Amino acid sequence: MRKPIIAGNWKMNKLVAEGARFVVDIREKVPPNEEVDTVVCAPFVHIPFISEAARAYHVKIGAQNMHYEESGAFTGEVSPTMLEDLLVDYVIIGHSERRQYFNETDETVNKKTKAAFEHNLLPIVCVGESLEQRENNETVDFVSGQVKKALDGLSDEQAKQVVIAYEPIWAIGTGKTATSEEANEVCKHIREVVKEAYSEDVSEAVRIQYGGSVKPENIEELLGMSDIDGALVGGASLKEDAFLKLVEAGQHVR
Ligand SMILES: O=C(CO)COP(=O)(O)O
Repeated sequence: MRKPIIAGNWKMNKLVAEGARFVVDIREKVPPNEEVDTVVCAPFVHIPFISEAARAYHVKIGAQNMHYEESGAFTGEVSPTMLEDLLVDYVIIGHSERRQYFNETDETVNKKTKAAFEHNLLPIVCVGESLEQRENNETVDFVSGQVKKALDGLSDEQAKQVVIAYEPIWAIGTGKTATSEEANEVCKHIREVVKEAYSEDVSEAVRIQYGGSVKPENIEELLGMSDIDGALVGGASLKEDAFLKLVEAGQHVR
């Protein structure tokens, strides 16, 4: 059985004191890691504070991006070594907003995914089609290509630990959710792609999240689907009570 993983992506929100307060407020209510992985993906400036606040609790810490090099002349960037140093557990890679606004490509996504494993970070690799691609029936081909390129060159052991977040771009922040059937269909294809590239064993281990207007009202239905193992959540992860409801749904899903 794959362990559910609920990850909040705060994006560019909250001041440092607000972020720390959020973690302090939720940390005693977060269920044990044996039942569900609960991850808070915060802007870099929050990380030292929330990492400290989460220590010895079941809240895992995630970053929203990183560079693939360990150090060097890359003004404004943060390295995997720096995240490892702050005991970060997860890192979101290839979010559609980074692909769209910050020149993230399949190639850099692949480099970052590999770099994550070299630094004890688990990658949450984001894939997803635009509305135009969906309307042109290109979803499966496009998303399959993104997955293949992102995972290229990983060992079986690494591939098993990757978290893939399927986030249709048209459902992000729009209030439009893919129906659970639509979401599951693509997640199933993603698992097939992993099976072809690796093995059944790997594909059965890899966790696939859905993301795009996930909220307490729709999480149970989404998590009830055969190939959806969790959620990557933007807006609804910013409020303590909503986030805890999502985590609770993850705890009780199977
Ligand atoms: O992009 C997302 C999470 O990474 C989804 O954002 P929303 O949950 O706000 O639609």
